[in-house]
Amino acid sequence: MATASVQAPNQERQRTVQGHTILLVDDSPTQVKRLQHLLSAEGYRVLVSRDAGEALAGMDVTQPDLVISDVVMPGMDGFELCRRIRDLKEASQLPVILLTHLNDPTHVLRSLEAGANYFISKPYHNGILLSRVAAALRREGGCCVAAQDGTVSCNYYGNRYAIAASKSQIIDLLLATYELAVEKNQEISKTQDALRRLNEELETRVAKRTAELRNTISELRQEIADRESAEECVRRLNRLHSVLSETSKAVVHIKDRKSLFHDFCRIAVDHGCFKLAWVGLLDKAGTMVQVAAARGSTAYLNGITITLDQEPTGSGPTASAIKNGSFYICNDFLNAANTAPWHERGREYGIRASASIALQQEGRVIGALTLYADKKNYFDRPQVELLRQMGADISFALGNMERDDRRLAVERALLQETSRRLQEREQHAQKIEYLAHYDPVTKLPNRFSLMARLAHSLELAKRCSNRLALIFIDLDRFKNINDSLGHHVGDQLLFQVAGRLLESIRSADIVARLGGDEFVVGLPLIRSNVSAAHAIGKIQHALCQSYYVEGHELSVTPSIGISIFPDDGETVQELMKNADLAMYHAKAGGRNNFQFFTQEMNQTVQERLVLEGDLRVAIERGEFLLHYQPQVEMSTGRVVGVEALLRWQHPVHGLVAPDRFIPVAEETGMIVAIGELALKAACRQLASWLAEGLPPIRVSVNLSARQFRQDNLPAVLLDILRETGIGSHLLELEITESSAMDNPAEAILHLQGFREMGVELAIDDFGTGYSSLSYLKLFPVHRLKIDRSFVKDIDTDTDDAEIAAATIALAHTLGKEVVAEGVETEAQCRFLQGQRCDIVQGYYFSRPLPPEELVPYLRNTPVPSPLTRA
Ligand SMILES: Nc1nc2c(ncn2[C@@H]2O[C@H](COP(=O)(O)O[C@H]3[C@@H](O)[C@H](n4cnc5c(=O)[nH]c(N)nc54)O[C@@H]3COP(=O)(O)O)[C@@H](O)[C@H]2O)c(=O)[nH]1
Repeated sequence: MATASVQAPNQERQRTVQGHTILLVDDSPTQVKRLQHLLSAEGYRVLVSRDAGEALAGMDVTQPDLVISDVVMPGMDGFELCRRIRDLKEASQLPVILLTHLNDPTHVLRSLEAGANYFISKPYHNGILLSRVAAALRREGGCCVAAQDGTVSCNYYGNRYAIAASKSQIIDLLLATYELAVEKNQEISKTQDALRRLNEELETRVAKRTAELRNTISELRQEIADRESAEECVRRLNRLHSVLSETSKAVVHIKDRKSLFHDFCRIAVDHGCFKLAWVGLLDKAGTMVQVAAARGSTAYLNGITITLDQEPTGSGPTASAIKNGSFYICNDFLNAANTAPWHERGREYGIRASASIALQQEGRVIGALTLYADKKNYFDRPQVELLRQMGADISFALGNMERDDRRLAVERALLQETSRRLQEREQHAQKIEYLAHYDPVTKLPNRFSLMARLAHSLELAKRCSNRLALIFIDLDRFKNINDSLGHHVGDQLLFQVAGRLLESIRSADIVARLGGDEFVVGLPLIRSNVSAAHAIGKIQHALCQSYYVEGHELSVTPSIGISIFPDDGETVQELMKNADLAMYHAKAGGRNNFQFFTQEMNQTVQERLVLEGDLRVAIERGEFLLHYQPQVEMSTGRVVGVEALLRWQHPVHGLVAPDRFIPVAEETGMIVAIGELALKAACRQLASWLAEGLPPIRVSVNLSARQFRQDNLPAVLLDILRETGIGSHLLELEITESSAMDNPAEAILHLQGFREMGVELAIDDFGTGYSSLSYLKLFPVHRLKIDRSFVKDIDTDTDDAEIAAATIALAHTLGKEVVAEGVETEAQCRFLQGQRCDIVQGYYFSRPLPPEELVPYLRNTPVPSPLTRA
């Protein structure tokens, strides 16, 4: 076979499409559509005929350049059409391509027989079909051309083949090839059929499975819905139980209607999850429902009107429940006709269903409880049951409350009556009690009460070894006032006397009226008989002032008798009797005076009062003077100081020793003025000695406890130092150990202040008190003065000797000097010297001397022998 060159199919087609018309003959619209689309896209004009006869009849009109026809068609088939075209005069050369299925090899033979130019098996390849179309339009006899020498030249996709085989060989080969192709095609068809069947089966299965899945899904959906509904049901039931349990509790413990309604609404909303719950009560006229309590979306109720008339506002759920005395359920709130007046606000607040239950109190409908839910059809049977139960609970509680109220009212009335009677009885009893213990005229305790109180005070006095003074007071000539001005004036006078007595005494004291014009005052806790005398002085003074009663100026004087426990009696009766006796003595002695029960006591107290009076005068007149006792330094025998000791030059009694008047001055407070006088006098004296040319010595001045505590003492001291001009180091202040230890912390502060002024300090009477060592070391003093009671027997009593020795050692350890006072003998002096005592003072060296004698003493007296030897 000869080889032929073939042009590229695309270029080849390009040349042939211009102006060519192709007639498609096929009864299958699908095949036509596909081919038409393929050929039009290549630029061919495509005509279509569904029927071979019709195509043949219109051939002279359509004048196609090429016919492509299906083989199997109703009526005329493709072979017949091809045969008839070949019989046409003008179109006998018209190229015809037949499309056949590769399922029957006879189709090839019949195509050749009918004169078809090409046959193309279905399904065809687009490229092959277009290439055949182009070849047919160029009127080529296919890819094969018969040569002159009888061979066939075949141009197959650019390669030329020269085939010398005979036609029969070629047709045999064609048939063999076709058979093979048919066989393959049949296999493919079978495979396709099998595939289709499998596909169909698969589709059936998928459809079945899909249907099954759809069923399952819908079942699952149903199950979920069922479960959700069951869960919602459980939730609601739980809420119901919670509501019921809470309402039961509320019914038990709530005692008033307001709280009950509020609590039920609260429980419904908080535990029942209702949107809103409210209690409406009928007004007095029974025509309107008024909100009594609400919880939840309470704004829904703002300005709401619910009536019980025939108006639309009178036929809603609440009104209906009240009217029928039962309950009313509205499960479609927004669409129900009778809720029309509230549709708008219902929509605004998300209300979809409501339920109301009438509230009854002892069989009378008083209002309704209404609950709102945010779901349509919310109120099912259990909810309604809940509502009914809540209504029943409220009604039950209201009934109880009413009964309780009635019972309480009765009880209250009874209680009030009982309490009034009790009060009356108590007031009566108090009055009796008062009259039993108090005097109605003066309001003071009476005799009975007095005896009881005195017994108690006496008991305490005995237990604490205290004294107790009993003062009997009788008003002089009171009888005259009573007789002349009447009892009512006398009573008022007695009342005023009682007031003055109360003002004159301390709170712990006792005042009572015995009867008539007799009063008794009891003074527990008195320190001395003199203290009693002072109290009496105050009483006398108070009672002697004028009284004003009903326009009369009256004056009375008291006659007073005093008895003192333990001196004048051991019992209250004894003390009363003796005070009474003393009072008679006072009256007998000329009235307006007082008498102690015993004569000695009278004398002592009188003397004491005289002394106090004299002391006052002495301060005014300056009757005090100072004596000075030298203080000798043991190491040198030199007089290093003097102690200023106070004396009182009494105009009658001569020189009075301080022991006699200083305690009185202390008690009365006069010591402050006296002490200041002494301080000034001592400093002035020293200034005068210094001025006379005496060598500087220290002057010691005693400070009393009261003086030491005086806040202005530092200022007084500064004034004196400034006035006298003496160096502060030349002044020594002596405070007793007991006044330092009375309040050690305060004492330290005071001493510190003096020390800062440069004044020297000494603790006097050391050893007689109870100095705490811890405080002692904190006291900023320069010296300790061993009390003379320890010095007295220092050379004979080992205890005293040891105390003195220990005191000296202790003082030295603390960096302080020691002054021994009351040194009377050489032996005492030697002992103290042996113990390294720093300074000595006593009669052995000199008695306290008046200032004029001290100067010669200082100038002329030799150093005593023990000290010279030292
Ligand atoms: N607050 C004030 N108290 C003062 C003042 N002046 C004195 N007093 C206190 O009075 C108490 C008695 O004093 P007085 O009678 O003067 O006795 C003093 C000495 O005379 C006495 N003394 C001195 N040496 C001896 C002696 O050898 N033997 C002996 N039997 N007595 C002697 O001791 C008194 C001094 O005591 P004291 O003050 O403790 O150093 C007396 O407690 C004075 O404190 C005053 O101005 N203010």
